[in-house]
Amino acid sequence: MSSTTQQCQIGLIGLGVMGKNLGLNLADNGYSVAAFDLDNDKVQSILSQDEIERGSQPARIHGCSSFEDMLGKLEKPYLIILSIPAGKPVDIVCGKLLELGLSQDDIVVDTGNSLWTDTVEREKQYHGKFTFFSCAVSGGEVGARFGPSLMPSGDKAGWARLEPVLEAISAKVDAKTGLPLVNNEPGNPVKEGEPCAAYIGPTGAGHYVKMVHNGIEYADMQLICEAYQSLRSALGLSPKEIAEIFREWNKGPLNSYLIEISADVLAQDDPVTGEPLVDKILDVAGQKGTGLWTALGSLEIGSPAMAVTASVYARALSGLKDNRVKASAILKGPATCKVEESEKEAYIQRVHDALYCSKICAYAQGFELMKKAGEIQGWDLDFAAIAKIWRAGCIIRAVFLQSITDAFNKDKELPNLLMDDFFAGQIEKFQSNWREAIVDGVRLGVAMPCFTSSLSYYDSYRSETTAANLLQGQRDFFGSHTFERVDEPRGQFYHLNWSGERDLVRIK
Ligand SMILES: NC(=O)C1=CN([C@@H]2O[C@H](COP(=O)(O)OP(=O)(O)OC[C@H]3O[C@@H](n4cnc5c(N)ncnc54)[C@H](OP(=O)(O)O)[C@@H]3O)[C@@H](O)[C@H]2O)C=CC1
Ligand SMILES: O=C(CO)[C@H](O)[C@H](O)COP(=O)(O)O
Repeated sequence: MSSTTQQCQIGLIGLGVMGKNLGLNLADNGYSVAAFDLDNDKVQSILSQDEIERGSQPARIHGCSSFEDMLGKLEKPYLIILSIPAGKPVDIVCGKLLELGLSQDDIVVDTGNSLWTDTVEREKQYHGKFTFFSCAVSGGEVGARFGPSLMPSGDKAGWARLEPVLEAISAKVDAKTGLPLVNNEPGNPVKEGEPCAAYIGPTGAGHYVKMVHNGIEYADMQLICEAYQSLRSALGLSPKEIAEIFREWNKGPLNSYLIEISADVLAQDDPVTGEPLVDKILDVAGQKGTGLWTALGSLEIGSPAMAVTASVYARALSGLKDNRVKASAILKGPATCKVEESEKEAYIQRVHDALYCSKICAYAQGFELMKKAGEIQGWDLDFAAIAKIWRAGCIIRAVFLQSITDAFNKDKELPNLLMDDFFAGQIEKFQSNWREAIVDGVRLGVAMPCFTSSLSYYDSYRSETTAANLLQGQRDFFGSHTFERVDEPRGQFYHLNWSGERDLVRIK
């Protein structure tokens, strides 16, 4: 911006891990940015980075000392992107901007991991004052810098204005192969290919989809951890040996960013002791809320996302470190906890197949959850488009997402990924190893909450009849809760007079 003539096109508030990188990404794509953070060191940090990266070009990012200063540096109508912690900070910043005179034509885009219901409320609250738009982002630091996956939703006119910006900064995939087009070189963003940014739907839809993305991310990470644990405990393999196995797996259907980084983490030595870093990292998992929200949301609407729930519980159990340490000295497992060397290759293959089948179930649950939520909320979610924008840029990016895209392209109304020919065939092919891997884990005393819950989900989902008939009988017995009959139309309820004549009464 030459200080007298040109104003910046985009205001950016919050210059932490994501904001700083989004700012540099915007700059690489030709947008001038007015950047503000409460912490002036972060403003200086993005300015210094811009100086290093832009070479002899004029400044692309302009530091701001206050909200007022930022608005003064922006062209009207304002386009302001928030990259700040979810919750109160978003309300505080929106309130402040409103005080400073935002008007109906201005857009504020929340790119944080906000709770989707908060987004819906905010849109209502600011309606008629300014456009509150949301654009959920996935991809972590590197994604934000060189191309994240973006899940925008909200006002259509807002989308029309934002579309070129969001498509420009998003990750890209090769239209023919569905593979990511990557160039992590500052100043040289990928321009060709299909953008990983698609309008998701009305307000709240984008944050809902991002929430489920993170729920799937939790499940995928937990499944990889269970594979690691199983290989480590039963075969006594070192982290580096497991890293090599994961690198091999990354050449096949499990190819994904999460497998790739898991191999890198396992191969890393601790700079302090020289021992494997993973053995020096405390086994207590953190969480910021999106996995829990997905689990709670799935329970609320009755869409079983057991892999997500199991992953959230696994993180909670990891937090019981002190108790686990005490229990480990008291509670005994099976006498045998290792497999024979001669079994090694077969065991590794079984764990691979278990990971693959469980992963299919976790994604099937996530997509089914979005389908049900979409129906309840009246969002017309396009699942092929959602799978498409997850093929690159985001944390769960994987070759596998192309098969999901294909499945929903074939059948827009597919009730569950398990019902797609390709995925049904894959599970049929690998299920015997999946079952064996779980039997191994149970026999050897290796905890596999996500593997086992995924298999139970599969076995329940494929059952024409479950034991819920007995359950309904139990409910009717103790609480006169009534039941429907298999030989009568749905919606007709009956009660058996359990404590009397045991006669059947039809309930009106
Ligand atoms: N990290 C990740 O991998 C991903 C994060 N997200 C989401 O993106 C958002 C940003 O995350 P991330 O960059 O990791 O978080 P950081 O904590 O690294 O950065 C947030 C920044 O916002 C600043 N900030 C907070 N409140 C205000 C305010 N009122 N006005 C101006 N600046 C403010 C913070 O300043 P200070 O530190 O001084 O408080 C901090 O510099 C979050 O909602 C997060 O959930 C989404 C996808 C991936
Ligand atoms: O959104 C993200 C990735 O997609 C963030 O990295 C998020 O913080 C991950 O969740 P958690 O911190 O709970 O593991």
